[in-house]
Amino acid sequence: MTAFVTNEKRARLIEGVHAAGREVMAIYQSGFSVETKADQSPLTDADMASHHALIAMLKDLTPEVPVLSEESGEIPFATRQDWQRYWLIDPLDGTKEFVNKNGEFTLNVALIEKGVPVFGIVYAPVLQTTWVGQVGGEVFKIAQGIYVNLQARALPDPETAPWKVVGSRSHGAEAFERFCAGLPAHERVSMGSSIKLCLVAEGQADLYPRLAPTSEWDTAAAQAVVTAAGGEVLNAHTLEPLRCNQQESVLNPHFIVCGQRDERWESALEAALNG
Ligand SMILES: Nc1ncnc2c1ncn2[C@@H]1O[C@H](COP(=O)(O)O)[C@@H](OP(=O)(O)O)[C@H]1O
Ligand SMILES: [Mg+2]
Repeated sequence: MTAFVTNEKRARLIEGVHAAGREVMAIYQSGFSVETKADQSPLTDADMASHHALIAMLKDLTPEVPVLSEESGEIPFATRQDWQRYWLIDPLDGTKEFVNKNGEFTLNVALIEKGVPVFGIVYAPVLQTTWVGQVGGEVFKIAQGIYVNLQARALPDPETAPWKVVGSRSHGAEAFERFCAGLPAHERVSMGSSIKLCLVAEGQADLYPRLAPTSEWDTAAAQAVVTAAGGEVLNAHTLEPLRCNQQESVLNPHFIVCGQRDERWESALEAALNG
């Protein structure tokens, strides 16, 4: 467990993320314009307001720790590769869902140590839910002010309890269908943003195959939550845990989130990757 995030620091981090969330909600409720970024993804004033609020909070709390944000602009790998510890943030994950006003967006803050997401906060302000996890330590959600400890669930017998498979609302539908075609009895749930990974951490979902592009800031905070809850976030090709800051590109490989490895879904994954 990282000794760096003390209980006092954790409380200040949660408060800081909630404060950034209040700025996001003010914009969500009052109206906003939408720009299109170079990669064709949307950007709103809320992304930038959250970015500035989170950076200021982290710089105040831990001035010595570098921060990489989706909205920072690129920081070359030559600079990042020596970082033993850094904050990795996605100020507004699920911007499409924000624009569509369905509430399925989050603010993500992760602490990375030697490439491993060791601590994460994922906050969904519309759902009034915060997921917090420290690998090897506590993992809980705060939903409407109530704290609940989290545990990923073991895969049930699909004949008696169909597996729950969660997929993106906006990306990668074809590969998701190929994967599901190889599974035993299951139910599908569509969801935006990092909430998908958090559902696996809660034991509300069994699998989240992501066979479409994402970046490290999309997944790191929720990966810490999933791992702390006993689940795994695995490279879909190697079935090794995802790592951050290993190369120039911040794109993730395709991955699968699960409570545990199991050959019954590994064969479906292989077929989906090769199909
Ligand atoms: N072509 C692409 N390249 C990299 N990341 C992509 C992408 N298309 C979508 N994403 C990532 O997928 C995230 C949304 O996933 P989902 O649709 O499952 O909610 C986006 O987060 P942002 O909203 O923070 O940009 C974005 O980072
Ligand atoms: Mg994102």
